[in-house]
Amino acid sequence: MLHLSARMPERGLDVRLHVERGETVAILGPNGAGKSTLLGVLAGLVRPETGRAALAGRALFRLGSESADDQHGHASREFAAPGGSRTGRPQDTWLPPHARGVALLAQDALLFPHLSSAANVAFGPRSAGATRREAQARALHWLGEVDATDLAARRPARLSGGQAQRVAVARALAAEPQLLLLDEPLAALDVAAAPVLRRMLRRVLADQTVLIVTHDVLDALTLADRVVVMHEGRIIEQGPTRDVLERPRTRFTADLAALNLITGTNTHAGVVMDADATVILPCPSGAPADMPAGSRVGVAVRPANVLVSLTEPRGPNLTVLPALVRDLEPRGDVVRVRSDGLFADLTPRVIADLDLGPGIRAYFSFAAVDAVTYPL
Ligand SMILES: Nc1ncnc2c1ncn2[C@@H]1O[C@H](COP(=O)(O)OP(=O)(O)OP(=O)(O)O)[C@@H](O)[C@H]1O
Repeated sequence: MLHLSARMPERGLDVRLHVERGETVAILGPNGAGKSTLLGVLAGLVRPETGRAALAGRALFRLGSESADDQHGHASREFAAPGGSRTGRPQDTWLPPHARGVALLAQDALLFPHLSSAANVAFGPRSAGATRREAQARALHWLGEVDATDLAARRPARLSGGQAQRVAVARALAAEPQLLLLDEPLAALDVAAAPVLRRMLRRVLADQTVLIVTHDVLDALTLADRVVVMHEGRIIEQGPTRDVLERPRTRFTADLAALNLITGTNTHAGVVMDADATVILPCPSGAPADMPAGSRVGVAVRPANVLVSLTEPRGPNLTVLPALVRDLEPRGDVVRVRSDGLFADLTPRVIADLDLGPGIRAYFSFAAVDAVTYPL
């Protein structure tokens, strides 16, 4: 459905991405990773130096004599230039934003202030040649889909943030884009409005092809079939949402999924930890076929399964890592205790009993049964 390869050295961007029809892909990554730039490239707002993109078999752009694909040695048939010519600039193609079949919805709804909600939503169909009556019917249909029928006559100034965002979603979908791009659509909303809008998005995005940039793991879990993690302009992790978030490969994804991640090398004796080769974690089932001795593995442990004590705990199949407590952060019913190594979620009662605070030397431990070990 969507094939993209793009390189933009001045922003450090170098990505290749493929999205299936009807798929929702969440793009995660730290600030400055290139997520918005990627959406801008697809929307036609940011021009990469080289690369190619095709949506439903139609070229969105073809720039430069070498695509990023070629450089990676993965020239794809979708991108093949007619006659295999690679002589470059004269053959560049760059469709303007309005001709791409791509709709971009930003964090701020950016509705036309002088138009009612219905007229905002009808704008796309009108521009595409629909009659006034058809456009009006389509606007009312999409306002209904986003539970905003009662807002049809209102102007944007009289809409709350959540209502405006709903109208903006209807406006984007009314244009019947082949690809919908959402750039942190829930980030500007207050905590009460976000869950309602998230449920609505889950419903209306089900049949659409969507890329959604988010910082919220909940958005990824509720909305996305697949997750792509970007770092410094490149895709460093991708896969089905649950796989990526339950078996993180990088510190960034582990933090996002609120999991402890220990990386190491599998041996017949257990997992030798990268950070401290004297620590060998018991491997629950020896060296299974997908994790032969010598292979790189990740070990994920939920913070709720990490114990903290002031004396060294002992036991078979227990991994014990001494560390200085760095900080304590209340999170609902628990307190997250961070160290330079593991972090743990403890109850306030346990914190008080241990008299834990920053700078205290403690033992962070977990049982082998609570660790998930997987190939990296
Ligand atoms: N308009 C711009 N002009 C020049 N450089 C830019 C522009 N916008 C972003 N950049 C640079 O491009 C790189 C990628 O930024 P981008 O905004 O795409 O990242 P992001 O992952 O969307 O970050 P955030 O999560 O903070 O929105 C950064 O180095 C950034 O400084």
